[in-house]
Amino acid sequence: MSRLSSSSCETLLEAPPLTRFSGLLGEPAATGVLTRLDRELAWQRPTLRLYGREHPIPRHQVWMGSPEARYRYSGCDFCPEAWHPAVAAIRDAVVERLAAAGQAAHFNSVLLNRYADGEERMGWHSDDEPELGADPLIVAVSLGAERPLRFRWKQREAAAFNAWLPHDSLLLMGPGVQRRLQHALLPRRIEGLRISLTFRWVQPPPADGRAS
Ligand SMILES: O=C(O)CCC(=O)C(=O)O
Ligand SMILES: [Fe+2]
Repeated sequence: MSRLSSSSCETLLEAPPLTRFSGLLGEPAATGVLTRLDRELAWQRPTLRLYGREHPIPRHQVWMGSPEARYRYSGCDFCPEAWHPAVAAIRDAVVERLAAAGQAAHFNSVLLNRYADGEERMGWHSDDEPELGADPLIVAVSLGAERPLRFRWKQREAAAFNAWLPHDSLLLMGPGVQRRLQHALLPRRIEGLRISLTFRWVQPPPADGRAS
């Protein structure tokens, strides 16, 4: 896979580790895959029940992964779709890029989020579901419009901050990030489509079928 000379790696936090890498796929691959994912995936807008009312989520999403990677998210049970070849290629590029930086990683699932414009968003949360295990390593790949992922400390030990995520970048959220911080993609007056892919390792349910 070709690498642009613009590829780089920046430490946003030392502890817990938060690192941004740019130039993951290079061009024209990154723009091509953005268009392909937009066109080819079965984007869904599930409804969440909050305080007795139904609300469609303010974005579209697809949950994808290996069949054993069943996952509960915001109270819904997701059966993942099979790996799309373009998504599997991004996953492999992420693993390769992290390995080159000395970070071993493996992923059996990904949540893809599609934000049509700056109005579409994701609220404050941590990716700390029990299926992800203690202190997971999660990687967010960004394609399309550059938007900030906002972080805040749960114990308010330091100021909230933005991690700007340019097209074709990835953000490594290492062990402790989900335990100590929350993140959100807040609405901003920023034009254009953005697709993010958050790669995770979901612990397969116990073999005797006693899934929670
Ligand atoms: O769109 C993003 O960059 C964030 C997505 C996210 O936080 C998630 O999928 O859990
Ligand atoms: Fe998240």
